[in-house]
Amino acid sequence: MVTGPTVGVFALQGDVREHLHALDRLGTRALPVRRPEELDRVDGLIVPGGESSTMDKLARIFELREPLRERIAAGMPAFGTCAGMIMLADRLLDGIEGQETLGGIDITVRRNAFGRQVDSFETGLAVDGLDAPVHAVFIRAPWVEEAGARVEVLARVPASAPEHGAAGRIVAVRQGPLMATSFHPEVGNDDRLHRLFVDLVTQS
Ligand SMILES: NC(=O)CC[C@H](N)C(=O)O
Repeated sequence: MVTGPTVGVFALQGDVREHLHALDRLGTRALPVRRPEELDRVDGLIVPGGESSTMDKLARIFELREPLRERIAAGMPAFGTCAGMIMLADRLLDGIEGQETLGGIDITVRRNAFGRQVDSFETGLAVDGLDAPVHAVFIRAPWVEEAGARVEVLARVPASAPEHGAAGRIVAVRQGPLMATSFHPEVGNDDRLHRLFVDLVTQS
């Protein structure tokens, strides 16, 4: 029997299915969100990896952008991964012309920050609150260039990562009921970050 909160996944673009599967493995009721009526039915929302500029455009076209901004501002828990991190950031560097975020987390993110030579890589990553490192998959990922005082830094790129110049960059954050990672915890079978988020939703 499924009990507890309903967690939505922003489903206009991105790797929606992977997040739905992770929620399913945790026994959490999940709902793809494409319309404002669906947003009304969820207690928390995951914004997946994908392409943030497309998400921004589609959210406007489907009239989901303002309802999303309002729910986040009203304290709905949200978890953004990669493009989703960009969507939840208050400030964006290297967006396409006219691109806007939903905001919520007091961070400045740089889109496609890791450069073009090696635009994807994987590394072991220690994350605050988790007992053992996660296997973090980065795909044309953003990093957090600046974080405000209210933001808890959960992870930074280790010096051993294959990306030159990225060591020390912030790649996972939390601010109250909002979480974001530069990488894709929905890829693979390690559901610990999803568990953290579902716990946040349950507590809020
Ligand atoms: N894997 C991803 O989500 C990539 C994010 C993408 N580069 C963007 O700008 O939204």
